[in-house]
Amino acid sequence: MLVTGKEILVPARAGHYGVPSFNTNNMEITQAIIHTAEKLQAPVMVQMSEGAIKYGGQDLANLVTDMAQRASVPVALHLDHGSSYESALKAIKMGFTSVMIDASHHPFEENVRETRRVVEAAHAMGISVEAELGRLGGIEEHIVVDEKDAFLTDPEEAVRFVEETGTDYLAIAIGTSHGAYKGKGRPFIDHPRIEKIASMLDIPLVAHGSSGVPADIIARFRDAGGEIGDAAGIADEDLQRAVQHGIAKVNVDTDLRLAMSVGSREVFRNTPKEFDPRKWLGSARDLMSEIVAYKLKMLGAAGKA
Ligand SMILES: O=C(COP(=O)(O)O)N(O)CCCCO
Ligand code: NA
Ligand SMILES: [Zn+2]
Repeated sequence: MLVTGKEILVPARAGHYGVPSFNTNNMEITQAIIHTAEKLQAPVMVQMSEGAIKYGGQDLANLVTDMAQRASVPVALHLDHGSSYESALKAIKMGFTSVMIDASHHPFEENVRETRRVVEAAHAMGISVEAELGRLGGIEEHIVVDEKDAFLTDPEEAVRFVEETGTDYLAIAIGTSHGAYKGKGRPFIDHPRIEKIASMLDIPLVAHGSSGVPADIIARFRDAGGEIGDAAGIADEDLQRAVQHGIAKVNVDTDLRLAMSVGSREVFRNTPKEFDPRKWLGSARDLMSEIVAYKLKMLGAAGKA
């Protein structure tokens, strides 16, 4: 069933499990997400960035909301990294049930103003809101403490931000970063900071940049002709600890991008004569489904629908 983000994330925080929010750009990614969540009887979030909206538009939004409505588990359609009030409202008109307003690059007061505007409009229409405070960015070990503070979410500020905006859930900067290169080796995750913020806020917390960038997928990507540098992602243990302490939504895009690329590239490499798109799109869908299943189990969402 199609539900709001709040209906999925409030139980997740209370139940100390994480719900992955996967980005989609087409039918096969959306099927891998929703069909696998149904198989594992897990709640799940499907998210579209503004780039995905440009790429797939109302066609893609309708595909997601129709599949969500027919699903046997709770599914929300979430706007990822909405950049303005207008973008958030447009997404709501397109059928989204959860919207992020990402004004975290603005000074605090402007972030509050922009976020509060979206919260008032979205709540008037029964839609949930995600906001962000702090600067996402890989924290290299060598970074000195005060620089880390400049990046990471300040607990006291977070309390004030939530009080002044009314956001339903909050994306916090805790050491993760977007993409396949999250830092040399195991990225630094500031668990004490997560735990402090969670002790002061009872709304669901969101971790962006949470792809694991698994070594076996990276190896297969290279073996099938892909080129990628020294890629690293967030360790499962770090995510499992974070969801025990207040993180409820876990954003994953890179892992599905890599899986879709590996699934397709292996078909091109193994069967160069093949030109039935269902062969490589189907192979991609299968590998993405494996990744989705792994995440749902690893984060504890399996069986929670
Ligand atoms: O936080 C994330 C996902 O982060 P990751 O790149 O670790 O999958 N997102 O918001 C997805 C869009 C960012 C570009 O991929
Ligand atoms: Na988001
Ligand atoms: Zn993000």
